[in-house]
Amino acid sequence: MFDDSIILSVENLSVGYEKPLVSNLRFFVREGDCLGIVGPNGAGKSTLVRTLLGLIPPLSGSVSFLGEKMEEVKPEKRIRLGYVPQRTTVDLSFPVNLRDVIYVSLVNKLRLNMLSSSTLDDVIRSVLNRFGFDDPNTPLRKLSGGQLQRLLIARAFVNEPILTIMDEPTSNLDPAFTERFYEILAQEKEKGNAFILVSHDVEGISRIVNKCLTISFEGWELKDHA
Ligand SMILES: Nc1ncnc2c1ncn2[C@@H]1O[C@H](COP(=O)(O)OP(=O)(O)OP(=O)(O)O)[C@@H](O)[C@H]1O
Repeated sequence: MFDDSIILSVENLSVGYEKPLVSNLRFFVREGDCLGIVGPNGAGKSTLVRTLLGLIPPLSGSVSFLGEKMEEVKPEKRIRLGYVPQRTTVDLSFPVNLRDVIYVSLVNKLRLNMLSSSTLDDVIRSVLNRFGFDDPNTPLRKLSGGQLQRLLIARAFVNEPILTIMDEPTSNLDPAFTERFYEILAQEKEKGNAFILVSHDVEGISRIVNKCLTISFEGWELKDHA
């Protein structure tokens, strides 16, 4: 019988390009879980994350989200999966502001009638405030690298995802906002939302993760974290 506390289920998954980087991976992410993924440069962490999200096909095995195979997940359900990429190719000279960036993430929700246009501006302002921005009209080109990282996190959170997968989310954040970031994750975990965090900051994430997956060139190891 399907265990409905399971959000993400990974079965016998092998990921890579021609040859596997990680083989026969099995794990679950349940409500309120925070799974850390650590390992050396080039081991395959980002490749794994992109495969979990369905952006790269698995070499073998499967990934299921809320009981459905990732490739079959419908848009209404897919909205509940957030992603913060490691690097962004956003062209900062492009004439858009913070509001526009958040708005783009809400388009599907509006289209599916899961959000009313009368509350749109409040939703955008509220998520921007939570991530330390006062003015939604600030142009993107005025953001520093760390502020852009905060905006990408805000963009992932605006749809209130049940699972957010983040690839090195704190790499550009200053200590004060890193602290705030972990507080926000703790609040979200309390609500039952789950996270997957790829990070080189093993000590930093150790305060929030309850499971840790180590990927190396020799293989993988999954451990519970007290
Ligand atoms: N599109 C691609 N095609 C072929 N090989 C790739 C591609 N993207 C990454 N690789 C290779 O796959 C390997 C794993 O890369 P990946 O980015 O998953 O590592 P990582 O563990 O996330 O590293 P880092 O800690 O440096 O971010 C590397 O050898 C990389 O060169």
